[in-house]
Order: sequence, then C-alpha cells, then structure tokens
Amino acid sequence: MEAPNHEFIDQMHAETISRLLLEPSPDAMQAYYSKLTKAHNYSDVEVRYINSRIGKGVFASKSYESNELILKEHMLVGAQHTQNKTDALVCSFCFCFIGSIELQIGRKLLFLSDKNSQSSDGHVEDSTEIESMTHITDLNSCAGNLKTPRNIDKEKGSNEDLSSNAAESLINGNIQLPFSSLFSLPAVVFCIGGCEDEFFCSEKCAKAAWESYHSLLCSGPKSLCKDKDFLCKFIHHANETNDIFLVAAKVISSTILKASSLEQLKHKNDPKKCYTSEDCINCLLEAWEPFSMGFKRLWWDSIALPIDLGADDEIGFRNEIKELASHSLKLLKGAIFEEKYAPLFSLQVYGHVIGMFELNNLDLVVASPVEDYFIYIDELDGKEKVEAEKFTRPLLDALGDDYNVPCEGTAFFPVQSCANHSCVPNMKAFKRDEDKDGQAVLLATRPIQFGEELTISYIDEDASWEERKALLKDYGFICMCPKCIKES
Ligand SMILES: C[S@@+](CC[C@H](N)C(=O)[O-])C[C@H]1O[C@@H](n2cnc3c(N)ncnc32)[C@H](O)[C@@H]1O
Repeated sequence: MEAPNHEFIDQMHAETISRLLLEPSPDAMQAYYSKLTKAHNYSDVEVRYINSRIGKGVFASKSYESNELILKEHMLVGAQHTQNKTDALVCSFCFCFIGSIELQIGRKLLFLSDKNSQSSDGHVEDSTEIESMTHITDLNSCAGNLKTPRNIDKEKGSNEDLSSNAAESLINGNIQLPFSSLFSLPAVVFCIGGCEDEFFCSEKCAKAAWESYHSLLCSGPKSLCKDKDFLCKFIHHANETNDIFLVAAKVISSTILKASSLEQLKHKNDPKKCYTSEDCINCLLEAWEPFSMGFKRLWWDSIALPIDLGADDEIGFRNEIKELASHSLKLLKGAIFEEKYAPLFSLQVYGHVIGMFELNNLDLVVASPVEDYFIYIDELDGKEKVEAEKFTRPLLDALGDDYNVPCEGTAFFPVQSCANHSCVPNMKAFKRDEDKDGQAVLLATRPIQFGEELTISYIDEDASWEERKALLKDYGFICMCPKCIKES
C-alpha cells in the first residue's frame, strides 16, 4: 500500500501532530532532565527552566576552575558526514575508529588513487606503487559505500590483478606496518542485517544500533524496512543534498522502534487489556519524549539565508528548502511508513526535527589514530626510525595533507543543546588530547561559581556588535549579555 501524502497525514492526525510538537511544560521538562542527569551521572550540572523568552538553560551545580571539565556527554543521535566516510572508517554507533591502521590507510589510498584516475585529463597523476585501478564506490551498496575487507575480497574473485596492489594488501591485512600493533583498533563487526553501509566496533554496538534505529534503515537482506528501493533512493537523495536527512531518519526510526517495544511490553504486562488507538498514541508520545525536549523551529523558516541571496529571493529560497524536505520525507515514507505511527511522518514534524538539528547540533569530531601512528614513527630514533620510514614515508607522501583526517559528523547532545548563548561565554565545546570518542566535551573558560548559568558562544564572539547581532538573528533572539549591553 502506498504511503499517504503529507496533506492527508496533516489533516487526519492534526491533534497528535500538535501534541508531538507541543513545547513541554516547565515541570515536564524539569522532571525529564533531572532523570537524565541522574541516569548519566552528570551531577555537576542542572538543566532548569528560566523564563518564556529564553526557555531552559544549563546551570553549574558546583564551582569550576578555568579549563576544568564540566561535562562529557553521550549523544542522543548522530551521524558521520557522508563525504567523511572515505577518510575515516568508524563504528556507526559510537564513532570510534575500527579495523587497523593498515585498513584506515589502505582505504584512504584507494580513494586518492581513484580520484587521481578520474582526474579531468583522464591521466593517473600519482604513479607511486600504492596506486590502484579500483573504484572506491561499491555500487551494490545503498550509500555508495566504501571498501572493507569483505567487499575487497569479493572483488578479488572477479579481478585477480588487484591482489598485487599495495593499498589492497593493507586493507586485507597482508601487509603489517612497523609498530602498528601498538595502535590496535577494534576489529570490524558487520551489520546484523547484512548491509554494507554500516560497520561497528563490537557486537554490542551492532546490536544497539540495530535495536535502536538501524533495523528499519538497513539495506541488507534482514532489514525490517518496507521497501528497500525507496530506502536506497532516500539515502542517495540525502547524500546528494543534505546528510542531515539521515539523522532525521534515525530520529523517526528510533521513535517507531521504541514505541513498538513499549506497546509490546504493555501487552506482555497486561495481556487481557484491550488496547485502543489512544494507548498506541501514548506509547508514541512516550517514545518521542527525548526529542520533544529539544528546542525546535521549522527548518525552512529558521535556516539562514545564503549571503549571496537578497531579501527578494527569500520566499523562493525557503520554498525550495521546504520542497527538498518534502521530497526527502516522501522517499522515507516509501521506505518505512507505518500507519500506526503516521503522525511521525508529517512534514511539520520532519521540518521541526531538522530545524532542531540546525539550531542545536554540535559538530562531532573524533581524532584519527593514524595521526598518532605517524607521530610515533616520526619520534623514533636512529636505525629504528630509518627502518620504519622505509615503509611509512611513501605512504605519508601518497596521503599528503589528508593523512590525519578525523571522523567528522553531526550529533545532538541532550544537555549541551540546552546551553544558551553569551558573547562572553564561560564554557566552550573543546576536545582535549585524551578525548578520542564521539562524546561532547564542555570545558570552563574561566572560574565559574556554583549556581551560575553555563553558556557557550554560538558565533564568533570577537566579531563586532553589529555582526554578532546579525549572526544571532538566525537563532531568533537579541543577545543581552554584558558585552552586548555595553557595546550597543
Ligand atoms: C540551543 S537552544 C538553547 C536552549 C533553549 N533556551 C531551550 O529552551 O531549549 C537555542 C535557543 O535558545 C534561545 N537562546 C539561546 N541563548 C539565548 C540568549 N542569550 N537570549 C535569549 N534566548 C536565547 C534562542 O531561542 C535560541 O534559538
């Protein structure tokens, strides 16, 4: 059965849609964040309602020294940027680097040689022995995915010449680089559903991803999605336009899966009870709770107008953005629509979820272990260094400036997303050398007293007052911090 169009969903489910988008009451909000901060042991901060103009904010539950760690927070949902997937093979659930140093380097070299072989004059520019004639994109995969030991092996069967290639030998584990065992990474774990788009660092992460969102978004044989053709079209469209749609799809699929498991639990606990559609909506609202807390505005209303567009182009631009979201949602509906959860597939809900990311997201950055590896080799002494560099120098030369690209993506962090802006902030989001995972790290930029509001800067706080005011317009408020009051 074809999924209904957006207008029909908006009309038929107007009441549930408005309940999904209703701003939580201060009490509900307070209760949710108290539970969350307790559950994760974030006892040194408190999320509190301030007033109707500002909404909620984060406050210090203890005093902090300058540079002290305030919070290290797990994400609620996140995704690696599509274009970063060639640079970094990471666990799709926790974003740690996986495989081996050799696999990371080999994949990158294959990608570079592919780029070289596709250069405009058709000439292969890089003639080092590392060069390969293979294409990095696996066209059988939904996301145009990247080579891993499994799909390289598959190709070897059809093209024996490739086995001699150094990059592929690195990927396949046939070459071991000196001292790489000191930088061992978790082995690649494949997706439970058999897709070749997502990889994991452990069975635990693979299972957690499968149960929380991936079973509906997997393109493999065991996927629970309704129509893989639509799913592939959805993923392709997101990769071509804006990969924020992939994060929004995770929000929708995780809400469906959670609502469905809440229903099953309720049936199990009270098998004789007759369940109504209101019970089903209540499960949906309960599953939606974490996302209901995020500050939301419609994506096409809140997205900043590109600087090269004038005020006359604004309506056209916003309509185009809305159309883009509408098309993306149509494809997602084709893939995973469920009548029971139809309100989730409203364009209003989809637009607000994307708008929530636009306003609250933090960049996800995880440093590459390949950088640590090359630094280690560089810091060796004498003969050991000379011997090691015989292997590593040609690799470094071939990798060029891109040798240490981190994992990059976007993620939503429940507490960090409650931090308000100040042009004289008292904390910043900053990774220290030891922070090599996908968690958000907030550090104090000056001594902070118990009870003070914890703020970050959404913009370049060194810009002039006029520039800051213009940049903050996209966030929908006028800053009244001491610096702005003084400079205005
Ligand atoms: C990332 S959210 C911060 C948390 C938000 N206050 C809430 O209730 O969820 C960003 C939004 O908070 C509000 N906000 C942030 N800093 C503010 C400030 N200094 N003054 C007024 N509103 C602010 C704006 O509406 C902004 O778009």
